[in-house]
Amino acid sequence: MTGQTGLTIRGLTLSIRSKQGDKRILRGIDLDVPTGTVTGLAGESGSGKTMTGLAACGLQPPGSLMGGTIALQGERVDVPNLLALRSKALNRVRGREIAMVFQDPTASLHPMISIGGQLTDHMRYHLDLSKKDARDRAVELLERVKVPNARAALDRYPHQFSGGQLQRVAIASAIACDPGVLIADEPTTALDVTVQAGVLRLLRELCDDLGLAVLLVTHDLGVMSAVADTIAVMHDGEIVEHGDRRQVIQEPRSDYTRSLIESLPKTPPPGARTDDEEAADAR
Ligand SMILES: Nc1ncnc2c1ncn2[C@@H]1O[C@H](COP(=O)(O)OP(=O)(O)OP(=O)(O)O)[C@@H](O)[C@H]1O
Repeated sequence: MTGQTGLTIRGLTLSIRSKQGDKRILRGIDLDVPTGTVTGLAGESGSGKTMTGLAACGLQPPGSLMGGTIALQGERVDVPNLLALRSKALNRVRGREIAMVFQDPTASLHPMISIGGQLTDHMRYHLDLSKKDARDRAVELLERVKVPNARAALDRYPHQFSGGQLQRVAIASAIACDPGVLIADEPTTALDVTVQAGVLRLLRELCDDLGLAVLLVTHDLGVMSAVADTIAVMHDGEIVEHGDRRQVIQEPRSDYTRSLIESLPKTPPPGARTDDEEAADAR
């Protein structure tokens, strides 16, 4: 046991074998994603953020050589190292104890299966629910993620929803089996700016209400500053800094973080909290 619930990554290395030789992608990642917090993982394109998130779900590309440990601890789960699980055990954990939301919600949902079909299949597989109970829970989930007309939405297909609504459906599907850990990889990047803030707020609410350990992967430090409790900054397969959101944004310790912040646009990010809200929080 690591002594904390959530996701604990230690010394994670990942190389990809190819004809040209081994390419080192992750160079020894240490990262804590405690229950009830949003941990942001920031960094420029190619720094290894997505690969860290995928590895945490056991979804690394074929040919990956990995080292280190990925531990998962919660009320009903104690996995000292996900990397040591065989595929059957890994399948039981994935989708049940740890779930992922991707940038493009259409990639997580089958275009030809109704929303109800997708949500209930998933729950019946992992939770062994009857068809009716799974359907009732699917309605509750859609209400929880604020999809309007939840019961009617079950009979609709992905193309009948807007991008923002569809990302909410994908989030409902991710939390359907009550996982302890949620990995959200650029969950708002593909969405219209007008709906980004709502989706970020939803992730924050779910983290607080359900006690989720959320790893929020994004290249956008502005998005991070709106919702994350702590921010880890990645550069070239390593974490160069991890601290409280305020410290990382306002008093970065690494030169790399400072350069990322300097490249931020000066307009407030979607869902950013105002100075008044921050001050009220601090009181
Ligand atoms: N399937 C793969 N095979 C080989 N190399 C890969 C594969 N997927 C990603 N990489 C490489 O791994 C490195 C890290 O990629 P990763 O997608 O984790 O970066 P990222 O920080 O998430 O960037 P982005 O924000 O662009 O997604 C990059 O050099 C990328 O080219």
